[in-house]
Amino acid sequence: MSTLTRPERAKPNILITGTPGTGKSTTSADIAEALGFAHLNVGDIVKSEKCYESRDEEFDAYMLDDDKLIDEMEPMVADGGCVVDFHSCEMFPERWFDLVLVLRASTEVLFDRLTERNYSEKKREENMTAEIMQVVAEEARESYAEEIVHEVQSNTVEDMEANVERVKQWAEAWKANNP
Ligand SMILES: Nc1ncnc2c1ncn2[C@@H]1O[C@H](COP(=O)(O)OP(=O)(O)O)[C@@H](O)[C@H]1O
Repeated sequence: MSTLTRPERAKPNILITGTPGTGKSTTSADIAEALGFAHLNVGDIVKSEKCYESRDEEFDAYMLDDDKLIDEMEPMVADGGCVVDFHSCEMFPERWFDLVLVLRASTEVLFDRLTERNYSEKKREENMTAEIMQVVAEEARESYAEEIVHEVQSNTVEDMEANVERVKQWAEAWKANNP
């Protein structure tokens, strides 16, 4: 049990995390629209605000400058009302989030989505292995209080609709408990 006291905010912040291709951007956009929240795509912020130290060409990935990223994002999340979407979650301050949703996808589904995305075979294999090994789910469980971390399937459109509905209901309950 965590003893963390989260700051009082008028609205909650929600983190949507998972392996690339599990549906974070699509699900986050739907949740943000349903709740009238801001969708913060962290990958976009990393690029636009240059929150990286270098770029790994081999893996087509950025080596993050965590401190710069946190400084950039702090004012954005301060008042709540944000759906933050990123494939990693351990670098964010724990106090930022009231709910952490970890999206999961089956190997077959992820293979098709990453192939569709024209990922190199190497990058596709790396991400599929990470999903099978539950890397992001583990990271979320190690970084946040267990009662706020929820792992959900994101294989089908029905899954996605159910996940959006679930977060909507959670946000209503949050509001009722934080008048
Ligand atoms: N639950 C789902 N059911 C069906 N298709 C999905 C689902 N989630 C995502 N997709 C599709 O899979 C692809 C990758 O989704 P995206 O949201 O970009 O993933 P991520 O942001 O995690 O990389 C997109 O084409 C999206 O439309």
